[in-house]
Amino acid sequence: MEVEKSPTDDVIPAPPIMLVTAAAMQRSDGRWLLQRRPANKLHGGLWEFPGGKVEPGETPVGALVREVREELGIKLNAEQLAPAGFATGPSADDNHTIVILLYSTARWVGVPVPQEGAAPDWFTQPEISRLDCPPLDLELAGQLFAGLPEPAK
Ligand SMILES: Nc1nc2c([nH]c(=O)n2[C@@H]2O[C@H](COP(=O)(O)OP(=O)(O)OP(=O)(O)O)[C@@H](O)[C@H]2O)c(=O)[nH]1
Repeated sequence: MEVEKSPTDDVIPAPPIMLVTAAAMQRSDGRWLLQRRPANKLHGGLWEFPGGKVEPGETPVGALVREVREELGIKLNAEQLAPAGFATGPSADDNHTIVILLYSTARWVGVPVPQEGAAPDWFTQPEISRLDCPPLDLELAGQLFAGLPEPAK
């Protein structure tokens, strides 16, 4: 018997996947750390969760610990990172399909000292909703806050 083919059965060619990890770090006063991308980079001037690409041979958590140390001089604890969301979409340059994994944590060692030109700052949840963010970080923030209680007024 011939099974009727639906249009969604065809494999849609997509650019190769780039796996990226990001950290939602919440300080004891409830504020979250975001960093502003340098003006000369893709998404220059936009606010993103710290993190970066997973390199060959790394786990997502291993890459996140490395990236946050390289970008901000902060030591995350791999055991204290909880999955908090993911987002996917075409990269800004259209060369990749980005898959970005968000982990949340409230435990780390150090204070953020920018090492690579990005500018970190701490924000409340309502402040984050008014920031200009890259599209996938916007989606991640939505997922992160959807699972959390409303902030106190
Ligand atoms: N966080 C985030 N990254 C995105 C989005 N869209 C998109 O193409 N990217 C790309 O995903 C990659 C994230 O990796 P990264 O943070 O290590 O990249 P980077 O440009 O800071 O450093 P690099 O110099 O190593 O390329 C960047 O190439 C970034 O441009 C998005 O919506 N959010």
